[in-house]
Amino acid sequence: MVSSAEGAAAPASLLEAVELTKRFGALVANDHVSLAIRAGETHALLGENGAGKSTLVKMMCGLLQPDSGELLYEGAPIVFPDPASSRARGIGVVFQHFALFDAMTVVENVALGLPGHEPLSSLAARIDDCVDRYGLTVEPWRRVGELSVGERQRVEIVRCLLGDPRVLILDEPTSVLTPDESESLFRTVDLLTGEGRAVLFISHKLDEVRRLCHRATVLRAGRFVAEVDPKQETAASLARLMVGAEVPRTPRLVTHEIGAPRLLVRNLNVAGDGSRGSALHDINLEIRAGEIVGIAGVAGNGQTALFEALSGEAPGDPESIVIDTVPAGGLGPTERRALRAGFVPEERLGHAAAPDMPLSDNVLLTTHGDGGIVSHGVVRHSPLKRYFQGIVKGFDVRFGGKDPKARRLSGGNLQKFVIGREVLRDPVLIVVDQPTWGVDAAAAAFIRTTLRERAAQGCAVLVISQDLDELLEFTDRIAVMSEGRLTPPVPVAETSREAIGLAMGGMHDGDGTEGGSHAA
Ligand SMILES: Nc1ncnc2c1ncn2[C@@H]1O[C@H](COP(=O)(O)OP(=O)(O)OP(=O)(O)O)[C@@H](O)[C@H]1O
Repeated sequence: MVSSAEGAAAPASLLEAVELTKRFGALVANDHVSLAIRAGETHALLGENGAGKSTLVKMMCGLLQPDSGELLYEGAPIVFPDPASSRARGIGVVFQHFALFDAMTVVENVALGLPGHEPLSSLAARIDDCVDRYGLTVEPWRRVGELSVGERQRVEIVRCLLGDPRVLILDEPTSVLTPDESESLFRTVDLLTGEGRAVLFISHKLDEVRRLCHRATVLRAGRFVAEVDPKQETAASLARLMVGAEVPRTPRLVTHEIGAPRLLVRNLNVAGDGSRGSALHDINLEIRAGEIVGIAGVAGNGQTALFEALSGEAPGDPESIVIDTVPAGGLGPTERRALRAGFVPEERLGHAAAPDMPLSDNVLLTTHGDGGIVSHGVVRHSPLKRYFQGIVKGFDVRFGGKDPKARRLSGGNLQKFVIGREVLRDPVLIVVDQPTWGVDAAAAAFIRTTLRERAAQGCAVLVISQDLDELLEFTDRIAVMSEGRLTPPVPVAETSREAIGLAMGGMHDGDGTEGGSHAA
C-alpha cells in the first residue's frame, strides 16, 4: 500500500477547520471542532451516528456556513460561500445521498456538475479513462435510473475525480460496496494520496479505517474527542473513543422454534425491462417463522427486482409469492402490509422516507393501512404520536427539534427510524435491503439483534445485503443472487466465504458449473 504520509516530516495542511461551531436551533451539531487534512494523507473522520461528521464536511465545502470558527486553505483563511467556490479550489465531496437524475445518463449527470460545455462524447471518453485508471466500473451511456446504489456511488466518485480535486472527501464510500469493490477503491485512494492529494474518509468500518488511514479524528456528540493514529488502535479502542463506553456485540444465534412457512416464492420470473438490472429467472425460496435468510450478491444482479416483486411495488403472478398461506404475488404494497408484511428498501432517503415530509408523516407512509393510527380515513393523532415516540425511544433515533423533515436526520439515524417503523408494526414477514448501511457499530449490532428477536418471536426475516460478514454473523441460511438467479439457501454453518464468493460469480463450489436456481 502506498503510504506517502508515513516516515516523512508532517506535510503542511491543505485544508483546516479551526474551532468550527454549528447550531441547528438548540442542537449544537459541531462545538468548536478542529481538524487538519494534510497533502498525501488519508484522514479518517469517526463518530457515532449523529456525532456531527456530515455537518463538519458540509462546512468544509461551503454547503453550510459555520456560526463561528474559520477555515484555512494552505494556511490562509478562506470562506466558501457555496459548494461551487470550494470545488473551484479543488475540494471534491461524495456524499452519502447522491445528487443524480435518474432519467439522465451517467455522462449527462457528470456534465451537469462540470463547468463549460464539453461535448458528451469527449466527456464519455474522459470517464472511460478515469474508470480505467482507478479501476471503477462505470458505463457512461447507461441511464442512472438503471443503476444500483453501489453503481451510483461510483458515478459520484468519478464525477469528483474528473474535477481533479486536491482534497477528496468521501462520506461512507464503502458502505454499499462489495469487499472487492472496496479493495479497488482503497487502491484508488492510495493512488490519489500518492499523487499528493488529501483524502478525508468517513466510515463506520473501523477495520478498513485502520488499514487505510494515516490519522483519525474522532467526534462524539458534536465535540472533538481525539486525534489518533488508527494503525496504533484496535477497532474496539476506536469504538470506545467514539461511544465513550464499551460497544455491545451482536449475541450469537439463539436457538428457537422454526415454524410454518411465512414466505413462499415459487417459480418467480420477472422480465428484464432494462431499468432494474437483471431480470429474475425462476426464483424459488421458502422462509419459515423463526428464520433469517440472507441473500448475498453483487449489486445489480436482480436484488432490486426481487425486492420490488416481494414488496408489491412490481406485482405479478398471484401464485408466485405466498405470504402466510395467502397468494400475494398480485397484491400491491399496502395489501401485502395488511398481511403483516414489512419492507425496508435499500435507499432510505427518497424510497423508504419522503425527504421533505416530517418524520411523523413518514410514519404514516407505511402504517396508514394498519388500523390503529388511521381510522375511516382520519389520522388519529394520539396513537400516531405514541407510535412515533416508540420508534424514537426504542431505536434511539437522535435528531434536533420535535418532528424534523426526514432529510434533516443524519444518515444512520434515518436508517434506525425506517427499521423501527417496520419492526414496531409487529410483522410476520420482514424483508430488509441493506439493513445497516451507514449505521455505526453499536446501532448495527442493535438492528441485527432486533431482527433476531423478531425471528425468535416467529417472524420470517429476509435480509438482502452486500455485506458478507453481516450475513455470516446473523442469518441462519444464505442464498446467493447472480444474474437474476438464486442459489438454494444453505445453512451458515455449512458454507464458507469462498463458496459464497464462487456462487456470486455464477459458479458452484467445486463443480465449476453455472449457478442455476433450484427449489429451496
Ligand atoms: N439541516 C439540519 N437541520 C436540523 N438538524 C440537523 C441538520 N443537519 C444535521 N442535523 C442534526 O445534526 C446532528 C449531526 O448530524 P450529522 O449528519 O452531522 O451526523 P453524522 O455524524 O454525519 O451522522 P451519520 O453517521 O448518521 O451520518 C444530528 O442530530 C442531525 O439530526
